[in-house]
This record gives sequence, C-alpha cells and structure tokens, in this order.
Amino acid sequence: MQDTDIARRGLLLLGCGRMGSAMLEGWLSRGLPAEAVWALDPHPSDWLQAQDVHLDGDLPVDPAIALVAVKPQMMRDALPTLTTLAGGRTLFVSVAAGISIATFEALLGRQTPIVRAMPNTPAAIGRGITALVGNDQTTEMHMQQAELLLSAVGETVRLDTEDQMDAVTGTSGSGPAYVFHMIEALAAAAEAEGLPSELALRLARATVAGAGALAQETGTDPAELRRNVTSPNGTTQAGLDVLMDEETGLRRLMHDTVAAAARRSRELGRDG
Ligand SMILES: NC(=O)C1=CN([C@@H]2O[C@H](COP(=O)(O)OP(=O)(O)OC[C@H]3O[C@@H](n4cnc5c(N)ncnc54)[C@H](O)[C@@H]3O)[C@@H](O)[C@H]2O)C=CC1
Ligand SMILES: O=C(O)[C@@H]1CCC=N1
Repeated sequence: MQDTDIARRGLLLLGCGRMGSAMLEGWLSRGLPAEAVWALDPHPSDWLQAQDVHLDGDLPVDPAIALVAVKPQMMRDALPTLTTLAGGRTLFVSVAAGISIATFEALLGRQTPIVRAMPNTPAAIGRGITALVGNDQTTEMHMQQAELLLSAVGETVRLDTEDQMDAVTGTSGSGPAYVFHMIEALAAAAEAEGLPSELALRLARATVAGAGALAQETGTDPAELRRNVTSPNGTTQAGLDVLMDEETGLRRLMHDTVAAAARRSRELGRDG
C-alpha cells in the first residue's frame, strides 16, 4: 500500500467500528502509512485511538478515497459531513449493507463516483472477500483503485449488477458469523459427548479452519472433499445422515438463513 495514490492523497474513513477497524488493521499491516489515514468516529475505540491516524480532526483536502463504514441507519446523519468532497476527484466507497447507489447519489450528487462494496471481517487478517459495483461515474481507473484498496485485505470480485448485492451480503458479508456459530455448535456438541470445554473448542476451531483452508487452497469441489472424509458405513456417514437430512438438515437451514439476511439487506435499503 506504500507509494500508491491512496498513500499519497489519503484515505478518509467515515465510521471506524468493527468493519472499519477490521479493514484498517489490514491496511496498516500491509504498509499503508498511518499518516495517510483520516478517521471520523464520535466513539473511537481504544484500538483506534492508539493508531497514529488523524482522528476526528479536519477533513483531508483531496483524499483518493472516502470509505463509508457507518451503520445503514446512521447514513443520513453521517454522510453530510463529507459533502464538500462530493462531485470532485474523491472516490466514495460504501460498505453499508442495503444502502443503494441511488441513495448515495441522492445524498452526494450524481456527479460523484461511488462504489458500493460488501467486505467481511476476515479482512482483519487479509483473508476477506469483497464484492464491488460502481455507479455511472466510476471509470475503470476508479474500479481499479477500489480493488487496489480492498485487495490489500483479501479477494475482490466485481458484480454484474447492483441487485446481486443483497444476496452477496447474506452470503459472504454475514457469512463469517454463520461459520463462527458452526464452531460454537460443534464445540457444544463435543462437550455434550463428554469432552472438556477447552478441548472441545480447540477441536472445533481447528477443524473449521483446517477444512476451510483445504477447500480454499486446493480449489477441489467441496462435495469431493466431503466424500473423501466419508468411509462407507463409517462414522461420518452416520453424522451426515443427520446433517444432510432433506427436511431438517443444513442445506435447508442455510437456505433460510441466507434468505433472511438478504431480505434484511433489502429492508435496510428501503427503510435505512
Ligand atoms: N461487521 C461486519 O461484519 C460488516 C459490516 N458491514 C457494514 O459496515 C458498516 C459498519 O458496521 P459495523 O462496523 O459492524 O458497525 P459498528 O457499529 O461497529 O461501527 C459503526 C461505527 O460508526 C460510528 N459512527 C456512528 N455515527 C457516526 C457519524 N455520524 N460519523 C462517523 N462515524 C459514526 C460508530 O461510532 C461506530 O464506531 C455497516 O453499514 C455494515 O452494514 C459490511 C460488511 C460486514
Ligand atoms: O449484520 C450486518 O448488518 C452487517 C452487514 C454484513 C455483516 N454485518
């Protein structure tokens, strides 16, 4: 991140809570100089206050990117702080769930280049994935600049249309929480089988992390990886008979989970 337009002109972060901090942690650890970052947050965490970023002072004159990471419900209050930067050279990037490009254009003007993005918290360790889509004002250069920023904290993927964003939010934006709950549930089940809690959690955490890494690093079809674990009439088969039950199994639960999150994303877009 050194010697980039972002490092030279600056990055402005509006809202630096859980998601803003996860990304900022990733950028700083990948060489973005702290003095190139301006953060605005009325309730800065201890962690944020301990960074050498410009905190809650004047706006930078001409930041390359203004990244908006406030809650969707706070958007209408928070965004006017940045209107002096709208319609100029600064690229706006929003990570807010649900808030459409049209809403940003209404608040910032249609001349403003705006990228709507959906990252996730593994960005803190450089293992996030962010989906992006730009408005009519974003050029290929703007998209590449947003990708440069977000690829420093994980993978990036461009969407064909903005209406894919609600499903993306319900899948990869919220998805880490589903996986963390999987660790919790697996550990609780191990405890119920008599293991001490510390051992149960250690086994569950390493299993989810190891299986995720194996799927990611080999690129092998997860169904094949699953079959590789499953000996005919063995222990895994007995477990999967429960987990893959058509009526009560994980596929249906996950379907309903992602559908509920995507629906909430659409609601946030309507109601703020
Ligand atoms: N947490 C997550 O996993 C993800 C969150 N997001 C999006 O990121 C955004 C932030 O979410 P979180 O970080 O989870 O919430 P959060 O509540 O942890 O952070 C929001 C921050 O905004 C600050 N804030 C409130 N009013 C402000 C104002 N007027 N000006 C500047 N800052 C203000 C708050 O003090 C807080 O630190 C949301 O729009 C959410 O949809 C997107 C992807 C994943
Ligand atoms: O829960 C939320 O609304 C945010 C958006 C995706 C992940 N966290």
